[in-house]
Amino acid sequence: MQPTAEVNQRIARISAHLHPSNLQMEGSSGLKRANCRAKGGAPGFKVAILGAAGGIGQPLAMLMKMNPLVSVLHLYDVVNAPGVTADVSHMDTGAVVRGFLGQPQLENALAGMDLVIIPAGVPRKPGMTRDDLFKINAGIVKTLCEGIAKCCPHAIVNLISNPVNSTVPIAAEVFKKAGTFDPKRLLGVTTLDVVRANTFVAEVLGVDPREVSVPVVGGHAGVTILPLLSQVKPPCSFTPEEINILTDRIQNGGTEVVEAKAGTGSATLSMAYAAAKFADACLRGLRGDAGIVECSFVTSQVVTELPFFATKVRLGRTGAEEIFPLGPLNEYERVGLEKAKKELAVSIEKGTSFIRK
Ligand SMILES: NC(=O)C1=CN([C@@H]2O[C@H](COP(=O)(O)OP(=O)(O)OC[C@H]3O[C@@H](n4cnc5c(N)ncnc54)[C@H](O)[C@@H]3O)[C@@H](O)[C@H]2O)C=CC1
Ligand SMILES: O=C([O-])CC(=O)C(=O)O
Repeated sequence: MQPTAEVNQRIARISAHLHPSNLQMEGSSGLKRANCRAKGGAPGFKVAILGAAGGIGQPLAMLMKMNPLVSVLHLYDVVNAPGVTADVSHMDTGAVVRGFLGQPQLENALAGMDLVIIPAGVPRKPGMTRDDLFKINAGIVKTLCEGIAKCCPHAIVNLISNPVNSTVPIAAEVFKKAGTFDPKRLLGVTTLDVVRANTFVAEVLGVDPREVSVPVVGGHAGVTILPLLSQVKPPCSFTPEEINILTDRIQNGGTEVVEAKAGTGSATLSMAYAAAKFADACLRGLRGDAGIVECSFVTSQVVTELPFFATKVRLGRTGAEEIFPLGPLNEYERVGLEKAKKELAVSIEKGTSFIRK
């Protein structure tokens, strides 16, 4: 039997996928987007991950490919983007996956995106603070945010790269310089602190962590991570010893992982989970769902006199549409807040002046 023209076309399409150079990579000569039946036309949001081949980026790419709210997923990195793109693109979920490798492809990776998630940058090794990452990560975040300002100035930005207490101010200054700054759309990701707090508190209470909600405010480093254990839901109480142990473990959860990984990196899997959870909340907000509240490090002088602070925010169609006050604090938390503000002020200033000077 003679194959029909349509069958020949199908064979050609499948064969095109079989050659490694024909991945859906930007600039690849083989399978062009036009040849592909899936064009990303399904309803949903366009999401880019910058740093997609890294320890966080890879599992995060997988989790975002599984998110039904995502119709197009762009995976950008300066290394290994083709491999991660090939791998993730084989998952039989709705999102169309495209890969982008290296700085010349950054603009195409960003064009038209609704949400940009940034886990690009170096992680800690034992003995380092998050601030020790500033030297390298500040420049990376600056370059990526310049791209965002140019190519998708209205995108929501989820910034993961450390030190978050300084990289978010860096991003804000880049956007201000470009005239695109919208404080509602710039969100530092502190969800892992909340995820850890929920887990550790649930362990102490002997309940399912999914039933626990702990607000964590301030910032994302050491004493700037301030769990509000007096506001845990469902309401509960702790002994002073439990409060000390829980606060210390939540503030040093990152270091616990860095030390356990013994030089091979910092939290990646729990972070990808946390980032995917936060990104999903942002997408549901963009869709117009009501009552979406998450903690995030945002531009805000509502809560304290500092220009940035992590607190509960309501996510909506335009990003962080409402910033909630801290609520009543006990004496232990008031002392913690003063310590947090002191360190935060220095980290924020460091980020801001990196761009201004
Ligand atoms: N906000 C938070 O709660 C957390 C933040 N982090 C931070 O996330 C960052 C990434 O951590 P990992 O994924 O473990 O590191 P990693 O080293 O495994 O991956 C980082 C990726 O970024 C890429 N990259 C480097 N420069 C780039 C550039 N200019 N453009 C695009 N991609 C670039 C690298 O090629 C690499 O694939 C670190 O700064 C880490 O401290 C980590 C855990 C939690
Ligand atoms: O501790 C680190 O370097 C990574 C991080 O931010 C975290 O795990 O919370």
